Formats: sequence, C-alpha cells, structure tokens
Amino acid sequence: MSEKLSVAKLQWQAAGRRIVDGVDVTVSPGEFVGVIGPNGSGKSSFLRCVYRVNRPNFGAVFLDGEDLWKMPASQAARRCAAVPQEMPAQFDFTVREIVAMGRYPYKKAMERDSDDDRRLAAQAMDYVGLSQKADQAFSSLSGGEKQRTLIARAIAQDTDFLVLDEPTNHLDIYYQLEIMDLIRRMGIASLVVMHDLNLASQYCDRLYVLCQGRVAAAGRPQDVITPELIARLYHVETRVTPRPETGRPQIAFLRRLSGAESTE
Ligand SMILES: Nc1ncnc2c1ncn2[C@@H]1O[C@H](COP(=O)(O)OP(=O)(O)OP(=O)(O)O)[C@@H](O)[C@H]1O
Repeated sequence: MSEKLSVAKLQWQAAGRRIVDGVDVTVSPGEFVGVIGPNGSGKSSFLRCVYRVNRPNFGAVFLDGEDLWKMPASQAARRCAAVPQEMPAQFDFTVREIVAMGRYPYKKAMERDSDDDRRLAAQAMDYVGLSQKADQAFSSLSGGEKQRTLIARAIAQDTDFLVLDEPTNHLDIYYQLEIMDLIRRMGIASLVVMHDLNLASQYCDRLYVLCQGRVAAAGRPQDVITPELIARLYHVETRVTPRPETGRPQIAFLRRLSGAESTE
C-alpha cells in the first residue's frame, strides 16, 4: 500500500543540538499511529517538523509522495490538519468562529464564508457534539470542550491526514476516552503524540518510541510495549499483561528504578 505519510531521515536542530536526529516514520491511509517517549525525547519537535512549524535541517516529509515542505502553505494546509498542544490565545472567538478558521486554507484573504464553508463547519461541530455551544466563547469552555473545538477545526479543514500533539492533555479519563474514540471514528490517517502508554496501547495501530531524538522502537503495541523497554527508557518497573478483551498490553506501574537497574 502506498503510504499517506512518509518521513525519511528527518533531522531538526535547535540551540546547536540535534533535537530530532534521523527519524523515519510512515503512516498508511486510515492508520492511527502513536508517538511516545519520555519527556524531552523530541516528540513535539518532530511533530512540528511534520506540520510545518520546525523546518527540518535534513530529510523530508512526504505526503502522498509529495514533499510537504515544498508545497505552498495553503496547499499543505489543505492536505494536513494539526491539533497543536497550545490552545489559541484567549481572544473572545466563539466556537463557530474557531471552527470556521479550518476553512482559511481554501479562501482568499478577506473572502467571506461560502454556504459550503458554513455547512462544513456546522458538520464538524455536530461531529464533535458541540453544535449547542456554537455561539459560546472559546475561553469559557471546559478543557474537553476546547480540545473538541480544536478537533472540529481540524475536521472542517477537510484533510485526509491529521496530526495531534497530546490531544488528551489535562482531560479526565472520560474525556480522554471520548477524544480517542472520536479520532478513531474519523478513520483518517493520524499521527498522535501521546504520554499515556495505556491509552496509546489500546488505541494505536502502531507506535514509534522516541528517545533522545531517535526512534528507539517501532511496531504494534504488543511488540513494542514491554517491561524491558519501559525500564530502559522511563526507568520504571512495570507488569505488562495482555488485556483480555483486546490482547493489547496493559501496564501496571510498580516502582521507579535507579539508573543502574533500568539499563542492565
Ligand atoms: N526551539 C527550541 N530551542 C531550543 N531547544 C528546544 C527547542 N525546542 C525544543 N527544544 C528542546 O528539545 C528537547 C525536546 O523537546 P520536545 O518538546 O520536542 O520534547 P517532547 O518529547 O515533546 O517532551 P515532553 O514529553 O516533555 O512534551 C527539549 O530538551 C527541549 O528543551
């Protein structure tokens, strides 16, 4: 199958340091791929290279075989939608206005919303269950509602590739599951940075584990999530058992390890 996303030998430097150091990643059409790894391992920096914030020093990001960094910005935005970690500044935009911003890549400067734009924005709000809140100020929403608004903006962008940076950050477990179910249900190729290893294990088709800007492991959750890997990268002892309903690894965190124990 031809890949939706193909990242080859990607390198990004900042402050004289290689933060992303030769990363290869692929995502197939419809695949839900997670990026995990300890704090500071380069996950967000890598993702920003994909959604055109960090320009790579070396390597390339191909979407459907085309170099994403060589496209005009508006064309790239019609192909790849991002849900970044940062929330938009707390201006008093309504949910409807934020979601409508997803249509910008299709419009000329100052062009008014067309019926199509309004329909797509309304559909996106409906999809994430926010139609009732369309006229509420973004700044007054709960954390889960804000996250769903940003996902609706990405849906309104009408792309077939989505990147999300820690979309379940700050959410309670109900909303974490809601957001993950929502992304899964969309069924479009997605690349998602995640911290919660159990959520990543249950939802992702494949995982890439980053460590010091490099891919330390990659594959299906059942192949990647092992006590040895978690001890080596996170310095935590775990018990990993297959979840009865899915066979996917379920992790119980037992204790922190000292550096020496975890690298044995
Ligand atoms: N613009 C920058 N200038 C200097 N250093 C940077 C820059 N951006 C990122 N870094 C550094 O690169 C490293 C990786 O950061 P990054 O945010 O990509 O990691 P992460 O894996 O997403 O971390 P976390 O899990 O804590 O969110 C960190 O040490 C960070 O301080």
